[in-house]
Amino acid sequence: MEPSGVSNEKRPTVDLIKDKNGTDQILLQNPKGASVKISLHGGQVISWKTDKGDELLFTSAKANSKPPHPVRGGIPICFPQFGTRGSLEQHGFARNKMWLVEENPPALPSFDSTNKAYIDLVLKPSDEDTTRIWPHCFEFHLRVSLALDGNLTLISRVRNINSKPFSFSIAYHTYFSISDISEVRVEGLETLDYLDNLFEKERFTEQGDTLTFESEIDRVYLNSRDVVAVFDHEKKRTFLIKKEGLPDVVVWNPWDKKAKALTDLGDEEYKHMLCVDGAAIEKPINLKPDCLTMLETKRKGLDRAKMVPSSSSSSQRTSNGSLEGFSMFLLSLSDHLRSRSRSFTRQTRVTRVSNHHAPNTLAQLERDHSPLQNWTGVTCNRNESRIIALRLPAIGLNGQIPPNTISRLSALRVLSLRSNRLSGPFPMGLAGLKDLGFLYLEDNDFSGPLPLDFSVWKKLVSVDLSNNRFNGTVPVSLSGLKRLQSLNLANNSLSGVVPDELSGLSSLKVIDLSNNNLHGPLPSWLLRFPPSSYQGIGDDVTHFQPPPEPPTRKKPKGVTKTVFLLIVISVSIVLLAVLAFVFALCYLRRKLRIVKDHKLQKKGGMSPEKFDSRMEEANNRLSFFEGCSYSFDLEDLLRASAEILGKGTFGTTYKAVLEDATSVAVKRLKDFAAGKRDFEQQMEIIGGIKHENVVELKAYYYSKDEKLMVYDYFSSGSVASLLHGNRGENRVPLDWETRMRIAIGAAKGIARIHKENNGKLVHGNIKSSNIFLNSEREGCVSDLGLTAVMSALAPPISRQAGYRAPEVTDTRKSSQLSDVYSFGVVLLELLTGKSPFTLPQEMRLYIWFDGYIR
Ligand SMILES: O=P(O)(O)OC[C@H]1O[C@@H](O)[C@H](O)[C@@H](O)[C@@H]1O
Repeated sequence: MEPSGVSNEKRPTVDLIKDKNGTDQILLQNPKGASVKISLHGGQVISWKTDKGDELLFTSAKANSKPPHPVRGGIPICFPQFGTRGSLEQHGFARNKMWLVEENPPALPSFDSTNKAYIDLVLKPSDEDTTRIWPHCFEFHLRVSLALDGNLTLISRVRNINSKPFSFSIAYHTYFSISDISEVRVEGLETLDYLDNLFEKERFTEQGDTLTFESEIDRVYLNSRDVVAVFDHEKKRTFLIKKEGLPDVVVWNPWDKKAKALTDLGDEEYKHMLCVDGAAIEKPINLKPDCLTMLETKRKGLDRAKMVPSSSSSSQRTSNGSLEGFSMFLLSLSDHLRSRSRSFTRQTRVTRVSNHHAPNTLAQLERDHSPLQNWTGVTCNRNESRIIALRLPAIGLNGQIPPNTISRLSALRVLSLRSNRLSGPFPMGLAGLKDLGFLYLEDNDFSGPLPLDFSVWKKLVSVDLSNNRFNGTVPVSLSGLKRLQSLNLANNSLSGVVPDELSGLSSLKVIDLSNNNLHGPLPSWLLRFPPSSYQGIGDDVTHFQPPPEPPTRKKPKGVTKTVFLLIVISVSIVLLAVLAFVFALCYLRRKLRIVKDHKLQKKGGMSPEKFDSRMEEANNRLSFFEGCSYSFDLEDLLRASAEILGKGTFGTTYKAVLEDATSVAVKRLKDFAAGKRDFEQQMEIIGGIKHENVVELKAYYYSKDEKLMVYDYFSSGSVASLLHGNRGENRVPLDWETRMRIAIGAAKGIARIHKENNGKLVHGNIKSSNIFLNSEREGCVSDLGLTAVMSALAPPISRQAGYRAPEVTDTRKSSQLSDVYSFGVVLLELLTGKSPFTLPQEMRLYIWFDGYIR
């Protein structure tokens, strides 16, 4: 029987065509009119269109398609090397070579050719150049096939025709065409480890329950499951990637700066592309003589039915943000599924029979991902009888979770209700969700004690309950969660001690208990985690474990502590000398520029009248500084989903993600002392500093109850997190060059700050968590100038104690000299990799003396 919509006459077609450069291309068309174009140059798929003519792959308008340039777009095949992980050119040579159409490919018995348009290509090392750089005899057979339903499959078979084994890496570097990178999310990579090419291929663990994009990304996710999905909210399209034999997943988007540097990519084109696809990179594939390995990826582009409000669209939020609509939805959905499941019993039986004959066919993939699977926020099991994941982050839900709603979703494995305004006690209905593996309730307003008995959730892998108001003790029963890898209870009001029993959490890789009312002693098992995980706990700071040593700083055997100390002190003298030199240089440059600055001030500075009128106008509005490209207002900011980045001396800093996906850092000041006028004048001073090593203040807000400061958000985190953050067992410490760049950049930034306000501005809060990396990976200083408008400095909590000059601790008044002291501590921190609390007192005093001698 012909599938519906296909007339008897229509058959899949395969045609040889030529592009404008005369390069041979193959055009595949299925009977419904969907098409795929493959260039023999690179064996690269360069177009994949739906039967409605929509292009699913991105190709740059500036792509250079003349051999031997790889085409920027489509599906380049990176073989036999990925990136620069080897001696070959970036991404290997396969994408630059001419492939041949293969008349008699090796048999592929599992391939069902019914109604498929397909072509076989082959790459053999035909030229001397290739064999010289990669001396292995191989054949790369590629079958590209387009199915009736528009599925695109690439089957790669690499044969070793040599007498010696060889190994290779491979990646399909698929450029998916997307509406806007900020509208897209990727699922299927949660909790995985990844190698970050932006951080020298260091290994990190994905903490989010979904991957969204707000800056450059260049990662290799390791050992992912076989299906990864790219959701495009704007186009209402989902790409499903199903892979076999390819454990890793490449994710790449160059973002604006890198895009500008690429000659074959338009400046703005990065917004409309996302590279995601299967790969084998971390563990290259070993191929024995005369063996053939088969690697397969299938891609499907689905248009989605929208049934649940999208997390990124305010217009589709649940009414009034209440839980009414939400619970109605859940109830009707679970009823709907129950009735479906009855009819599915029959259907599943039929399915099983056909599966038996054709395992792993595209039909199976389709069943796995039918439209029900693609309701935003909802993922179902294979036969669509149960909901296994519910993700409704940041959609403005408030109030308590009504009973008998989520608890009915008894097959739930992932529950993410993070960044809403849910309140009330911990939802006890969750106790019935025995399969729960991932629980994300962070950034809500839950209160009361945590459940006593966590042992009901034996399958928990990741729990994030941070930024709520939970109180009571840390439940001992958590210790029974043998699969638990990540536990975040930070920023609650938990009290008591950290139970020693949690040492039994053998799989735990990440923990954060910071900013609670917990007290010491710190159990020894906790010390294997970075100090930030238990910041604010511990009444005995000597328990803090020093972070790993920098790479080249292995203490030679036999070197005594004193000698070691002397070495460190001498190096710090050198660094301080560098600092002094930089200060001197900046001072000289300042002298030279002073006239220019005066002119600028005249031109850009505000008259008192203008200043007043602007202040008047700015009542209850955000005041943006000149040149700021942000276009949100206070309401947008208050509506944004917020995540606490840290609680500091002067208040709490949040990451706010606005509805247009812009991320900003917002500082909410506490213990504010100055009046409105003083505050605004101070903001004008701070906001007037435009320097590559000073984090620019973009906007501020003043009202009786709320004082906010808005900055750019730095996704790579602070220098403190780079130095001490937990990055897995194989973490490589920050390299020396970056440490130097951080030090020099921060020094320049501080020197610039000290120039401001007639040379009187004090930073007042220099510490590694207030230094970030700018685009040149230089130190960039933040959180400045607040001492003038805040109440007298509070007694130091352990975090600030190490950075404050002795006289500041006593007088509670900071100065430019005390900034120099704090910066000296940062230098020592960069130099030793130790947090200031663990630095010997003698070292810190040395900086103090140095500060005064100068
Ligand atoms: O410009 P190319 O060679 O096509 O590579 C694009 C990108 O591909 C990514 O996979 C690499 O990790 C990046 O480093 C690289 O910039």
